[in-house]
Amino acid sequence: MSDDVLLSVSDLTIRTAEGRPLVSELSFEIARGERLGLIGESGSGKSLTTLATLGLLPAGMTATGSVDLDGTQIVGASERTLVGVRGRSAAVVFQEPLTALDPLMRVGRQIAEPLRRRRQLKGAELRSAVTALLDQVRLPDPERIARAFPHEISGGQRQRVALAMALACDPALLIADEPTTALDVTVQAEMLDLIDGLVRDAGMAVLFVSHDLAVVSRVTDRVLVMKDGRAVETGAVADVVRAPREAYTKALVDSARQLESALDLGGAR
Ligand SMILES: Nc1ncnc2c1ncn2[C@@H]1O[C@H](COP(=O)(O)OP(=O)(O)OP(=O)(O)O)[C@@H](O)[C@H]1O
Repeated sequence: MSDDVLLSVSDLTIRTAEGRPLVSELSFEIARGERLGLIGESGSGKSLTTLATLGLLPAGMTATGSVDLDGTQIVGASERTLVGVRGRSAAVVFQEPLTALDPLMRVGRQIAEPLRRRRQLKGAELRSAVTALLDQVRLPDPERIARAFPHEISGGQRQRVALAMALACDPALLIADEPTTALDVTVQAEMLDLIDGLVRDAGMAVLFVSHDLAVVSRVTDRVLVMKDGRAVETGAVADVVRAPREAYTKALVDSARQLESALDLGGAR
């Protein structure tokens, strides 16, 4: 694997406990700093693919093939190895921020946790790192947000907090699984701009999962289209939007919301 490849997935197959394949012989790569969108309809295997990348498959499911993340083989890795990789090599933001947040813990303490554990920060230094992260995800009044419990802030703010937690250890790869789907349209657009700006500034690679091509085209350079657990087509966002090769991709393009803006953005690249 060449040095600039950050994630190399090769022949990844994910099966249920009964042996039924849900993802089949999937292969793709993400270079350092590259932004790849994973699109496909509900049930096409996008989420399982991202979970396998971090060794987080649901109990009973098995993965075969190879997932090389930043030089570490994830398939078959021990929990100890996985803990060392998560957060540092790759961190994830899920659709529903409440899955990442502890309802009984103040937001500031939750963000502080990875900073304390991974970056050995404490005291005033830790507090100012937490505030800086909340500021980075453009949360107004970071000190107030840090003292709040998750239910005391809005859904959009919770998603920004989850993003701040993912960014805390400066991961090489940010995995975002439908991070804006649960948000209303305006908040969704702000969140996409935020992710776009932050990963560009940090030169961070992104694996961005969505069923919506218009959303993916705002944050990524290249897309991989999945259907029934298999890769159907891959290419530059602009090419796939303008000239989809497969009928399935064409249907996705046709149904993409805000297709005009997707084309405009694609043309700018
Ligand atoms: N824990 C599980 N047990 C059994 N089957 C599962 C489990 N999780 C997912 N699946 C099945 O695996 C397939 C792929 O699911 P996956 O969640 O990866 O799809 P997806 O493309 O991310 O869809 P969505 O956009 O709805 O999240 C689906 O058929 C789904 O029903």
